[in-house]
Amino acid sequence: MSAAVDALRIDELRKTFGDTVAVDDVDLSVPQGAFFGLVGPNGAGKTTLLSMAVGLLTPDRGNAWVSGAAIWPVAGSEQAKAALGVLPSGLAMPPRLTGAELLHYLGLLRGMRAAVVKARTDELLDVLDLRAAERTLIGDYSTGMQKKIGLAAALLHGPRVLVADEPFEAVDPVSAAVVRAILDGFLAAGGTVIMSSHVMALVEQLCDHVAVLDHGRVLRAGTLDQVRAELTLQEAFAALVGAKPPSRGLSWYES
Ligand SMILES: Nc1ncnc2c1ncn2[C@@H]1O[C@H](COP(=O)(O)OP(=O)(O)OP(=O)(O)O)[C@@H](O)[C@H]1O
Repeated sequence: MSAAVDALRIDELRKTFGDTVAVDDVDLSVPQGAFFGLVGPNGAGKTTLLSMAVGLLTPDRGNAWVSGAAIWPVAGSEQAKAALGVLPSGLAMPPRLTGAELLHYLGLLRGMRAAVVKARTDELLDVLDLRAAERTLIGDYSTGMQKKIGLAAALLHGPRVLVADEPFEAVDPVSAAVVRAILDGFLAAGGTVIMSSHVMALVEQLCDHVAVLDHGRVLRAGTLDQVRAELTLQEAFAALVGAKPPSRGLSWYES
């Protein structure tokens, strides 16, 4: 029954695209209350793994649970959907709605009372500094604004587990501090955050648990200290994935 105690548990999830094994029988456990960082080189399989973990992508095989509620093989149970907030990568949001309209419709689709949706929408727009863009269509949002309204959409229904693909990407420093404050409050209230990131310093600063993924496999996972093992996370990451600095620059810039 250990599935019931983990915020996210993944058992042997696998996904192939043609000849590419994007996720290679991955096992992963994220304890309740953790700030979990998923790191790995480009193409390591992070987005594919997280997409399967939240029910957005069908695995070839394997199981996943959110707070003990099955995501796979029982795709997207109501209990799992209620527990989960998702900020996916490559957000595809309705471009002809304003941010407030998006939150309004998402809230109603989730069965929330209109008054609660309105109050939370107002608070989210204020806190995320999107009030000035109240009449702006999402299609006209900047990349960072889209990320912020995506986070608002992920948190509107009060999930206990937030899965966020690069939540700080394209977000300005002031907004990044706001996002951090929101995540801190979410964690303090007993929530669990699972985020992917390429910024090792950020992961090292924020996360208490980390997994390093490469070629679809978990190379190391555990607490931050277990994973970095006396090194900086950047050094541990480079050692684990076997990264070498390029031996030369571009030939046409060399004298
Ligand atoms: N829809 C798809 N069709 C074909 N191949 C795919 C598809 N999605 C992902 N892949 C492949 O699966 C592998 C893992 O991709 P994925 O996007 O999960 O990596 P990632 O770790 O998120 O990368 P990045 O850090 O660059 O965002 C890559 O080889 C990628 O080309």
